[in-house]
Amino acid sequence: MSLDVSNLSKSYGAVRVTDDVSFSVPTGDLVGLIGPNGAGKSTLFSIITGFLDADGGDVSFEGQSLRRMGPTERARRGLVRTFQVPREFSHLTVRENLMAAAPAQAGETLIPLFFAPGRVRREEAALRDKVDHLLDFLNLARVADVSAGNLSGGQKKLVELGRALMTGARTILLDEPFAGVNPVLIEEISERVRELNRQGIGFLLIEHDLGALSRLVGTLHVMDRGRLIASGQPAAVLADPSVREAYLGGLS
Ligand SMILES: Nc1ncnc2c1ncn2[C@@H]1O[C@H](COP(=O)(O)OP(=O)(O)OP(=O)(O)O)[C@@H](O)[C@H]1O
Repeated sequence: MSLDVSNLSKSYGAVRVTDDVSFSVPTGDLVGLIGPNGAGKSTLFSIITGFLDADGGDVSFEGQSLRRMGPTERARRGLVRTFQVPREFSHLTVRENLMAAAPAQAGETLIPLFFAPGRVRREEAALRDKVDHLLDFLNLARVADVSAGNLSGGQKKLVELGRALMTGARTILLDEPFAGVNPVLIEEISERVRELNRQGIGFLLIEHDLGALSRLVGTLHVMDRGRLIASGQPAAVLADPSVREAYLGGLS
């Protein structure tokens, strides 16, 4: 089983930001997506998770095409993304942010509230347990009742990861989870990702910190100007002259 990206293309005007991109992320793998600024990585994430329509190509997840499905439907199937700039609800507390990310509960409609109050109470208790467990796991228990808007950049990234986990996702796309995060917290986020991966959750990560990413993933895909230019084990990919040229080209 896998996430399969097939021949995805997307243009803005005359500029092809995603140019016939194909690759697979086997379910339960840790995979990185790198490339210079503007290569098209975040655009690809948006297409994969249904925030943006491609001009051509297809995305399938665990054997099923996701064509015409929006982000909510894709999340329901177990595929979610986080954003480069975290999109937490800043006025809600950390705990409330996690609660709000849970799939719809029976108590959110009136009928079960009147006719199955026991079930509603049980669901709410299970949800609270899940949130408490995640707050501990992500080391956010100390700030559970702080407004998410007041957190540090690194803590916001952890809330984003927590919100993705609350959906029950099996494959999570992380957009620059280490950007603006101090080295100690980078190690902590990496360790949480490894632990989740041991539990069977797969990750595709966009990241500019190539050292931290290479220590985490088994496979790297490289994009440059919308195209996939290299794939393989991190050490081999980073030594590839075309990859080095893509990064240096951006500086010249
Ligand atoms: N809505 C849009 N309209 C026009 N051009 C866009 C739009 N969104 C993105 N682009 C362009 O598409 C290209 C790819 O952008 P994208 O954000 O996907 O790159 P990226 O690889 O994630 O870059 P970075 O590493 O800097 O975040 C860029 O040239 C960007 O300017």
